Amino acid sequence: MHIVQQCGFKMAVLVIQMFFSKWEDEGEVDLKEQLEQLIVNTASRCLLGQEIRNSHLEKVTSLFHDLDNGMLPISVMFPYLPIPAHNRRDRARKEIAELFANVIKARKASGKTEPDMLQAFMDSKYRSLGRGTTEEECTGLLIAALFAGQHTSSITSTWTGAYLMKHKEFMPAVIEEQKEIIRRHGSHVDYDVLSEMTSLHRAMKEALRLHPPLILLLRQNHSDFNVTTREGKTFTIPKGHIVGTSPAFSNRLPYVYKDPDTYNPDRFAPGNEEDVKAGQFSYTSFGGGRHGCLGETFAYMQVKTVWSYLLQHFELELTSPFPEVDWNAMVVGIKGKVMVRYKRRQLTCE
Ligand code: HEM
Repeated sequence: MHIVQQCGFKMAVLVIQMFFSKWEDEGEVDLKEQLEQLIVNTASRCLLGQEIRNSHLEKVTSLFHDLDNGMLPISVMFPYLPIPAHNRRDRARKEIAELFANVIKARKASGKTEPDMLQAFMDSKYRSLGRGTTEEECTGLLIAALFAGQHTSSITSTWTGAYLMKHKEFMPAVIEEQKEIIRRHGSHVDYDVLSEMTSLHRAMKEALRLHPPLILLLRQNHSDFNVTTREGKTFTIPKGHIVGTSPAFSNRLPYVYKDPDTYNPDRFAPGNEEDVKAGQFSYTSFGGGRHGCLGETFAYMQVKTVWSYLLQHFELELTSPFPEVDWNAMVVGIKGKVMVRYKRRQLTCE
């Protein structure tokens, strides 16, 4: 998976550079809309493989749009309700499956391998069944990965920036860090360079603590088990029951996080580490356990690359009011536009 991350990383940097090269020297943009577009570009280019990105990207992007719009709150209860949005979704799913199946067949026939996520799925095997994945399963996995990382990452990039622009007291540390990165590595960015951006990492982690895009995580209980509360009360959860937890709630528990509604990236700084001190599952924006987020590292890499680039190349100012949460969306996002005035600059290490 490391090679996939490195390859995806190089591609992500390229896409980000190209995307922002289209911005003028100064202007005003809806940052939310811009970052949505950018994340679709990076995610689809990094994850789907070169055949799709060279020849079918536009088609796939439009089909994904139909899949996306077919996932409504009502779809959770009635996934097969015959409504136009579901019909379009099902047609798109069939077309994508055909397209991916052809790509997979052609790649297998060519005997070539590529360092991308598609290849990782094609090469993977079920330990329990002793067989490889089918074309249909690879398609499902690719769609799942793209969906899992699309809105979650674009919403998180917008919150990360909005909080940094609002809470200017945390900006100097992040900017100084970028200057230090330039001093040490010039314009070169890779996975290890990103790992040195610890202030930016904390800024993103804190935005994500306050605004986890997935607010209800469900598990079906396979055997009876007991849960004891902090107050010492024990509940038995019977086998077969569905249990839910909400990161939006647990990320703001006052006995885990001091002043939980306050934006303070330093709560994760060495010596503080409120989440670590409070113990396992104190920070649940990426879920946890066996089915915790598979894309956490990729998400940090992607969002930090975007913000490292923005901070090094632009002065930014929030011109619309601080964004509000859109609780109506399946993946909880941001209401309305997030207008930002920008001016090109080149940060230097002096
Ligand atoms: C900031 C960005 C992201 C957030 C906040 C996030 C959050 C989550 C959460 C909370 C879960 C657990 C869901 C549950 O327990 O039911 C999850 C699962 C998952 N995520 Fe992410 N995710 C993000 C980005 C990504 C990316 C970029 C990818 C792929 C490249 C990805 C792939 C997955 C997959 C495949 C699962 C399912 C894991 C399983 O069921 O075993 N995620 N994510």
